[in-house]
Amino acid sequence: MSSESRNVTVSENSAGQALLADDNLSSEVAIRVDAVSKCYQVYARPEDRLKQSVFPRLRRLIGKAPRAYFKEFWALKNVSLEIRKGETVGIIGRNGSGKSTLLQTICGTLTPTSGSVDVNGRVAALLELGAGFNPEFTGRENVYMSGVVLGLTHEQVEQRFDDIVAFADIGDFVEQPVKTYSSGMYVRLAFAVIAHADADILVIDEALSVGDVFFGQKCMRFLRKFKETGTVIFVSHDATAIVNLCERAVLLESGQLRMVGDAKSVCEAYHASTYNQAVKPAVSQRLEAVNEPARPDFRAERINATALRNDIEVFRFDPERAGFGNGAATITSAKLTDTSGNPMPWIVGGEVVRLVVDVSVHRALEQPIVGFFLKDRLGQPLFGDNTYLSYQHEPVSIGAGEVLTASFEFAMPILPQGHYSFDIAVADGTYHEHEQADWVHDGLVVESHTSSVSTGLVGIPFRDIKLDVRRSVP
Ligand SMILES: Nc1ncnc2c1ncn2[C@@H]1O[C@H](COP(=O)(O)OP(=O)(O)OP(=O)(O)O)[C@@H](O)[C@H]1O
Repeated sequence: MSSESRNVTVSENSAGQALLADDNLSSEVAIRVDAVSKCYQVYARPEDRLKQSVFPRLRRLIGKAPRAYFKEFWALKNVSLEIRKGETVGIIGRNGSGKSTLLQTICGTLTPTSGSVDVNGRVAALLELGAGFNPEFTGRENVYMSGVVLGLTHEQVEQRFDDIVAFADIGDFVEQPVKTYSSGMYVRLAFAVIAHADADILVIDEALSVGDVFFGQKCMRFLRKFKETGTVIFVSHDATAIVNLCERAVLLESGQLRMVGDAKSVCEAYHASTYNQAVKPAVSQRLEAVNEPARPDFRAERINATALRNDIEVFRFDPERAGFGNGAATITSAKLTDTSGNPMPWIVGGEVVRLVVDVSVHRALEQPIVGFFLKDRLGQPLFGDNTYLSYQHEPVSIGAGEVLTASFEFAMPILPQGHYSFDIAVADGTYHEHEQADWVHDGLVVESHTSSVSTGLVGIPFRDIKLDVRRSVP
């Protein structure tokens, strides 16, 4: 859905009807929510709804005060918020705290009971699954319909149609009615449309990012690019996602705005509010200085004997994945092996592995650098490295038609559950001045199925953890 420069002020008249009025918005402000409240009428039984539509009128006719057959439920209470152009703002809160209600009032699909919402720019929103598309229409017809609803002309949709379908990557399904789509395909097409709508403001509910790992990464790349110039509102239960993507965040609790501030502080407040009492350090941990080479977690044997062993599935390298480069070389293979070079379809977090990358060289490379980084589902780099430092004084040049193999040996961190992907690249030059020959996004994907790590981006092998008790002398 979209709206361009929508200014709606709502207040209640004596009959409880919404009144609309215009308002002005400074050019620097993308969205202003002013004292917005939303009240739902909640009926205990279906017949109460019928009674409410008949009896109050009858009682008024005979001059008696009407009684209500519903209870009021305030999903938003007096929420005020200003989002400046170009900001990325996260909205966080528990289930039922009012996040969707607030988004819907911003997108104009829900009228507030009182207060005003002013929007300066074209909004494209990915909210409820099922909203926006007509299930009986084909993907193609829905692309045209929603493109036009988003403010594009028929000709503009026509020009962008192939790009939209390529982005969604749903193949011939685009000619099928969307009621035959899986939820993943539905979201892919819906996201592809909003990604091509020239919106000024994107409103995204992260719970909807149900696509596969490649699509998730594609959306994250798009979102990060869009963020450079556009305004984004991002809703999530996941504080890591909010801190990673947003500069500011808003914490909602029971329909009320509890806090607005930098994303990190707001997420810390959200964490604190999800515990009954503030979390205080309960154990005293002493970590000794690291002066020995890395060795496995001293608890690994115990953890690995349980269902919490960090089993990581390794998928096949896909050379066809999106990427870029000047074509001087092509990354033809990447695999994870053990230290003897045997390919590993599964690895265990904490163990020493090798990432082996093969590169076919088409034009001579004077000073090749091969590098990689591992990203989480948000596209956030977790770690990575390259061959530059090891070879800067003795570069290994390579001629056209030859094959270069790079190998990185490292202890795989313990990964929280989820999908991760390796970006792999080969360049020619120095650390500061080089040209990318080939860069493959998400070339190698791994999935962590089970994990003992639930907080933090990765777990690292621990050498020692102690509890010290100083008993008080009576
Ligand atoms: N049409 C409705 N009638 C009555 N109550 C409603 C209606 N829509 C939402 N609510 C209630 O309003 C409250 C806020 O709902 P909302 O969907 O905005 O929460 P949320 O923070 O988005 O939750 P979640 O994280 O579960 O999506 C909830 O208690 C919900 O039950």
